[in-house]
Amino acid sequence: MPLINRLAIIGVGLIGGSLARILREKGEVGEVVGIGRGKANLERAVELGVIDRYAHDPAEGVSGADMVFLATPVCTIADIVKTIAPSLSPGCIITDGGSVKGDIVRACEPLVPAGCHFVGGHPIAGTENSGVEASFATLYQGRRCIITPTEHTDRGALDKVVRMWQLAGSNVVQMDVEKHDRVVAAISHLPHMVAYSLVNAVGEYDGCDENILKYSAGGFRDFTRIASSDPVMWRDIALQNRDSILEMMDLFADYYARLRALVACGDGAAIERFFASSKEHRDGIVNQAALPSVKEES
Ligand SMILES: NC(=O)c1ccc[n+]([C@@H]2O[C@H](COP(=O)([O-])OP(=O)(O)OC[C@H]3O[C@@H](n4cnc5c(N)ncnc54)[C@H](O)[C@@H]3O)[C@@H](O)[C@H]2O)c1
Ligand SMILES: O=C(O)C(=O)C[C@]1(C(=O)O)C=C[C@@H](O)C=C1
Repeated sequence: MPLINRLAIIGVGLIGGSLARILREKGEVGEVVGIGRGKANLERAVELGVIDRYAHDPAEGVSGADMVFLATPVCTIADIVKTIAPSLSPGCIITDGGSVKGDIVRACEPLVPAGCHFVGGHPIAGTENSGVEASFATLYQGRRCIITPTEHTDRGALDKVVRMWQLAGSNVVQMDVEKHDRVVAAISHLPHMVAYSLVNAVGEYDGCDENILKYSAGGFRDFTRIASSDPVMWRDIALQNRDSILEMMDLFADYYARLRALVACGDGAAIERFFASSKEHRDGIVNQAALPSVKEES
């Protein structure tokens, strides 16, 4: 018997489409209903075999679903939960893949009717590409997924959401929403803020009488891949995780100013120490041991 009988996915893009693909491939879902606004993307999702059918009306689409997965930009999620709440079937679990958790979990938990359950989640996996065409079944393989239960979370619903992500290949970690938002501000949101700024700074630099981006090689391309990510998704993340992002941008500005001062005064030994310490941290992530399959953190 599959884990999920009818899965409704609201927002059939990279994240929603990839989850549907892997659960279907594993035979862990009976039927997948896609819900979204754009007809072309949803028709393409049917053609690709990612969903069985689709609806434009979220209330109609979630009818009869035992699991609803929200994978739209973070600022839309609470409003969608408010819209679908009256149409949820008894026992339905609503979960999401949004990149920020505090606002979403605080807003959505009270919106869900008695007998239904909300569980916040965030797969730490993605690419700079969007839409169902960009989705693929192995996206979550070996990657972390953070689940953010609260004191109100139903244990059975939590177990089912954890199981769903394990079946998708993820290493599931549990964390409170505040810690989640600070962790991702550091390891995901700050790098995006830096990459977007770097590309604008270099792309708009006019000191060489030509657009110098055409000379970009491995270093610039590797560093800035994520600046090709969807501006709407990242606008919403910047708005919703404002405080934690500002804290990390300020921390980064301190380190950047420190390096600038070392370069300005030509202190070679100190510059080398700065780079050596960074190399040590970075080599540590690249060489890190295989992730444990299930880990609980609070
Ligand atoms: N892209 C990543 O790397 C990544 C990783 C982890 C989590 N996330 C989170 O997952 C969510 C989805 O991101 P994605 O990369 O799959 O985006 P995407 O653009 O590939 O897919 C989102 C889909 O939602 C649809 N949509 C937007 N607003 C809608 C609304 N109000 N109602 C119904 N459908 C709507 C879009 O048309 C699109 O089809 C976001 O919350 C994002 O923060 C993204
Ligand atoms: O690899 C990428 O392109 C990503 O941006 C994925 C990434 C990340 O920063 O690592 C981006 C946003 C998410 O919420 C989770 C993962």
